[in-house]
Amino acid sequence: MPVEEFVAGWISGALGLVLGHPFDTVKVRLQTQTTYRGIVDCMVKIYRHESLLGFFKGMSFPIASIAVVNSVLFGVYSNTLLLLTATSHQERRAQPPSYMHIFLAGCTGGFLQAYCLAPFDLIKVRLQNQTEPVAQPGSPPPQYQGPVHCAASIFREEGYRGLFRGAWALMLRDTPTMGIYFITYEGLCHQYTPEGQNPSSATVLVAGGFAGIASWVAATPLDVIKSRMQMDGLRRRVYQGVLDCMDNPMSPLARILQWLSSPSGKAQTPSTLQVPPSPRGFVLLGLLPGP
Ligand SMILES: CN(C)C(=N)NCCC[C@H](N)C(=O)O
Repeated sequence: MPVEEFVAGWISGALGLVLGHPFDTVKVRLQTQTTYRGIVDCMVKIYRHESLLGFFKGMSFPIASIAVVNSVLFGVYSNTLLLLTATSHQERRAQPPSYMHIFLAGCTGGFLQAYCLAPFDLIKVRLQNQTEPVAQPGSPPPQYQGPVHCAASIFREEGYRGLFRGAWALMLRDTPTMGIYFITYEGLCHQYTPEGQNPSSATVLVAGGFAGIASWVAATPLDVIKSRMQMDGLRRRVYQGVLDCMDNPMSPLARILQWLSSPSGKAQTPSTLQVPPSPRGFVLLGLLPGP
């Protein structure tokens, strides 16, 4: 990839991040904290207690890493397509790859991108969740005094693996949804571009926008799990893993699994059913170690 493309990608990615970060902060707070009644309440409270700067907490590491993370995504996507279809980037206009190949290449890009993104995303989420006003003289300092301090604290307290907390949920989120992203993008570009020509800037813009919407609609449930797991373990561990975090003890699935894993093997009526705090009935599936 030429240096100019890398720098252009960095600048455009960083610009998108600055515009989107305030909304991302509200999203992360609503996903992980129970004090807000909704989007507007959350925005008002952040503004009142933390000023405008509160919306931009945790933004520096994503800006610093966006170029590398995007290079991994697009580099892996392009090279996987090359492997699957044996056509170079230039040849692809004349011989478009199948949607199955585009999906598989997108999934591979999303999977590897998530691995690079995981530590940066963890630090972002931890900093976004600090509700202390930014730089108030006299007030107690927040737990993390910046991204480097946050990374060092996690490493000291939880080791190298601590920096990858929530990484599985992130990979589960990004693997299929980046496949969805590329399929939507390529499909729309193909639909609105005359045969043999390159898509216009307007087509690229609209296709990118719709691809982003489609992929985020699919990504949001696992995004909630990811954020909760990233915030887990600050004081004590609540979740044993992705499935445990997804599991709602009152859901029909949890009740069936609890019934299956009850020691006597006997059915319990729903009214007497006690769902243990952890690992909540997934033992029999062999997905988590037993208690
Ligand atoms: C549709 N999906 C899941 C994605 N576009 N994934 C990559 C997002 C990376 C971004 N900094 C974020 O986590 O917000």
